[in-house]
Amino acid sequence: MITALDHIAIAVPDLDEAIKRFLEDFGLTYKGQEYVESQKTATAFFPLPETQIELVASPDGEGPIAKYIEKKGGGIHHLCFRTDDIHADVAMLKEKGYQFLSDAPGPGAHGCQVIFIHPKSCGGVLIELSQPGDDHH
Ligand SMILES: CC[C@@H](C(=O)O)C(=O)SCCNC(=O)CCNC(=O)[C@H](O)C(C)(C)COP(=O)(O)OP(=O)(O)OC[C@H]1O[C@@H](n2cnc3c(N)ncnc32)[C@H](O)[C@@H]1OP(=O)(O)O
Ligand SMILES: [Co+2]
Repeated sequence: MITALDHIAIAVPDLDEAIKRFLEDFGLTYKGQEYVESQKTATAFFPLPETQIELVASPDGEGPIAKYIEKKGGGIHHLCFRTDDIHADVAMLKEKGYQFLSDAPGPGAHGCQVIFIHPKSCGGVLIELSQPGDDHH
């Protein structure tokens, strides 16, 4: 079951500059950075009541964010729904015809298991499903 809008991700060419903007200009609370090797993506999270803004960058110029930045320069990249049973939701959505970008969920930020639906099968929006790990608070 989908339980929350977990985050909205913005692809940024310069992570430190974008962190400064949300921290200093907008005064948001900064939760910290994490590099997710499996996605070749650096993340920075800013929790807001009920959801978070996730900055995603490509420090090595590799992975999906590098291609997105190259083409678009940056922008709103994906929406992420939190789920309490990712395997059941993937099966349910596959049954309805949604095309997933991998066969099974893999590691995301904060020890979550994540999987993506292709934007072509979802009205042009990249959707991530994320199930928190056991150590999530
Ligand atoms: C850090 C962990 C995790 C977390 O815990 O939160 C993350 O958030 S990881 C974030 C980075 N990881 C991903 O995005 C993984 C899933 N994405 C992909 O596999 C690819 O980016 C993609 C969606 C399959 C696109 O890759 P590719 O096909 O190689 O790129 P193209 O540029 O050729 O795009 C094809 C087509 O899709 C459109 N597109 C691409 N990105 C997006 C997007 N973010 N939102 C909407 N649409 C997108 C693109 O415009 C192309 O369309 P056409 O031009 O009409 O063909
Ligand atoms: Co994400």
